[in-house]
Amino acid sequence: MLAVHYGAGNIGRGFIGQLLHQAGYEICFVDVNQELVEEINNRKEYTVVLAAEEKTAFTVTSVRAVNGKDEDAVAREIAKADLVTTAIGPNILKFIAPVIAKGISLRLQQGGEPLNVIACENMIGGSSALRSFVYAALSDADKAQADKVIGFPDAAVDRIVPLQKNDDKLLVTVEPFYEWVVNKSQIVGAIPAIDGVTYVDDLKPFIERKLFTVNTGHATVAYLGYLQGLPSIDQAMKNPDIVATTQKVLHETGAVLVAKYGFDREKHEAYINKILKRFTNPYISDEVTRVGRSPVRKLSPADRLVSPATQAAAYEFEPVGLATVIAAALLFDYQEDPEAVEVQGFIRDKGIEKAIEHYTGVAAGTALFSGILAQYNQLKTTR
Ligand SMILES: NC(=O)C1=CN([C@@H]2O[C@H](COP(=O)(O)OP(=O)(O)OC[C@H]3O[C@@H](n4cnc5c(N)ncnc54)[C@H](O)[C@@H]3O)[C@@H](O)[C@H]2O)C=CC1
Ligand SMILES: O=P(O)(O)OC[C@H]1O[C@](O)(CO)[C@@H](O)[C@@H]1O
Repeated sequence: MLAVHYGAGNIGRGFIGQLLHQAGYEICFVDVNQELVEEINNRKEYTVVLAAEEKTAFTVTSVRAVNGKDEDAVAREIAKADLVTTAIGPNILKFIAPVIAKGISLRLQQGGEPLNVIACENMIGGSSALRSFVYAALSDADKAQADKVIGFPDAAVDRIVPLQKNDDKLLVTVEPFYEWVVNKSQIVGAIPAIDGVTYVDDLKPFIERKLFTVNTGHATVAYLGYLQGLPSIDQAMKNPDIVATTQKVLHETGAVLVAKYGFDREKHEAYINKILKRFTNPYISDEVTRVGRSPVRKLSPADRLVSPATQAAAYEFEPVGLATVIAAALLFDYQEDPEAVEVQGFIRDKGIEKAIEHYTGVAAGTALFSGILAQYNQLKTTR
């Protein structure tokens, strides 16, 4: 069995690659980092180490790689693959879609065996978004055929894999915990047998629970930690005020999730506590600037901060904690993050009120807007 995986980075090698290998797949990574591509092709295997006291190591074998710029080579791999996955970042999906479309066209010409394409990104509806980009590049005839044989099942993926510099360029250290949930109803053909993947009929509760707990909580620690000048998530988790605000935020998102999906309150509380514990893992040093990266994306209406905050209004409570994190994200002025630079430039030129409307979509005059503005002005004075 052949899996083509887009993005041979930390999560690609350290999570998706490991599980696909254990399920018996040969993996062809697609990446634009030529050094990485060559290293994978030279060694054909790499090591995954668990960030825990025992430092358990796994060897992932039968791997090779192609450069994403070699579109014909990628298309040929996709044409014969049994599964395609991605972990490259939500903003990159539109750029890889034309090549995936090329691979699908070739596959259809060669008989059109069923294929599933799973975007393993931190976003709601990642595979569906990828599908719409791919379809924009397919002919009408190919679209009609693809409807029958190409599936784009949405997924939720959870494993913390920080930025890292190892002497061994392929080695990747990952937290022991992982969760990979895939929407079964969107799969075409046989369900891929991958140990560690949970198939569900309705992904929405799982992706919202994950995004609005792990990622909302992580972003909270990152943005508040950044404002305090703390370098990493584990350092920030030593600050009682940051922990208290993160707990408050996760109780707000938890109230939305419990009311919306009927999750058991006590089990959800245990889920929150488990996640907070993951953030304190002493064997992982995760930079606040990585976790807070891309604030334009993270402040957008459907993402981890604004979506639960606007949903809270439907349940008639004021999300003061979430307003604080949104404000902190608007103060994230890390110069090496192009999106942070953009937000700060916008605030400088047009003012914070316009920025709140522009980036979060929260309308002026609403309680949430006033809450964000008040928190912004308050946090700004503490800087
Ligand atoms: N790091 C994590 O803990 C988690 C990450 N994810 C998802 O995975 C994504 C990637 O995260 P990481 O692996 O940490 O990032 P990374 O930066 O380590 O890996 C991304 C890889 O994609 C490659 N890439 C970029 N543009 C490309 C293109 N056009 N074609 C082919 N390859 C391309 C890069 O060269 C890099 O090797 C995230 O944006 C997120 O959506 C999901 C869950 C956990
Ligand atoms: O990858 P993103 O969406 O920029 O956000 C970083 C988040 O992703 C993760 O890497 C994994 O879920 C978390 O560590 C963090 O919350």
